[in-house]
Amino acid sequence: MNANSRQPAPPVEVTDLTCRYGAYTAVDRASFTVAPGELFALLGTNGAGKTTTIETAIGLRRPASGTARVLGRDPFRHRRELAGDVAVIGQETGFADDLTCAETLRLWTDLHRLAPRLELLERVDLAHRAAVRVGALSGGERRRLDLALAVATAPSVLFADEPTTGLDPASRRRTWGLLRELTAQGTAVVLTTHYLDEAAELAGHVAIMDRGRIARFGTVAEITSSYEARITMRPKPFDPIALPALAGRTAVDDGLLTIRTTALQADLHRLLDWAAREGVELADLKAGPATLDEIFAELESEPAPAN
Ligand SMILES: Nc1ncnc2c1ncn2[C@@H]1O[C@H](COP(=O)(O)OP(=O)(O)OP(=O)(O)O)[C@@H](O)[C@H]1O
Repeated sequence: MNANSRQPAPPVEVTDLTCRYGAYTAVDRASFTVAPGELFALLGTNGAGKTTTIETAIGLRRPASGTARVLGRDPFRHRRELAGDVAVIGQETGFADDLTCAETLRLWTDLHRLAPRLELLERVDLAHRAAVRVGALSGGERRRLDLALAVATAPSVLFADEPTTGLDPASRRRTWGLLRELTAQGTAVVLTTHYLDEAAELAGHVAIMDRGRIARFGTVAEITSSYEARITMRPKPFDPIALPALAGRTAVDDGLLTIRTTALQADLHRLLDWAAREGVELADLKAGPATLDEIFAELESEPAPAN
């Protein structure tokens, strides 16, 4: 027997996926695989194609070409069969709008023959909304209820479309804790997010989508280290001529000095030595890897790739 034939299919396998709305290509030959217990993050600017990718992977759309496989099956053809193993945050879950949050959670655990888990409402900051109808929830509250339902059943695969958008920092951290709990139990998670810190905190691998394509793939550290780091400050007093020799490129805009460098530590050292020596105050000093906004801006400034 071929050893490969005993390998279970990956929870999520997207290969050369292309999706179109009419003549418009929203996803262009995207490929990625997610292993059990892995959290994979899809990042990208607005309209990059993240939601379309997720909607195709959960079987709401048929690809124009390429494939999406979930637990080895075609999600468009086998959506019903997959429903028990796949949870989704951020889409209509099909629950009645007139059930309360507590009733929905109880019905969900009953359907799965599980003990009631009403404490989960507290863990997603919905304890105070337990008696409120699902139809009256905000988008963010709705996503948190979806998360509570997912945690209750620990599905094989979870698709989470922007689960933390609009949450305050404490709620975001609690959501991260629950997502980590799921991956620790073996759930494969595909997460879309606008936050690089969220991807850095949670994801093994990250794909940055730009105009339908996966433009960058790797760990967050791999991706950010392929861009120049930034040092910004407002030196007081400031005489650009007096700056020490630096490895990076300097630019000044309205008194803000920006240095883009591949030698962050060495350049920072030189600047701090210079400031101490010359008695210069480095107001608003910031130093670190490129931010997601900066990476997006650089990607967007690249010409559209040829077909
Ligand atoms: N039903 C539709 N009909 C036509 N075009 C659509 C449709 N849905 C999405 N699009 C377009 O396809 C592209 C990809 O959209 P998609 O929602 O997948 O992006 P996204 O990365 O999820 O964006 P966001 O971060 O804003 O949610 C966008 O240009 C969008 O305008």
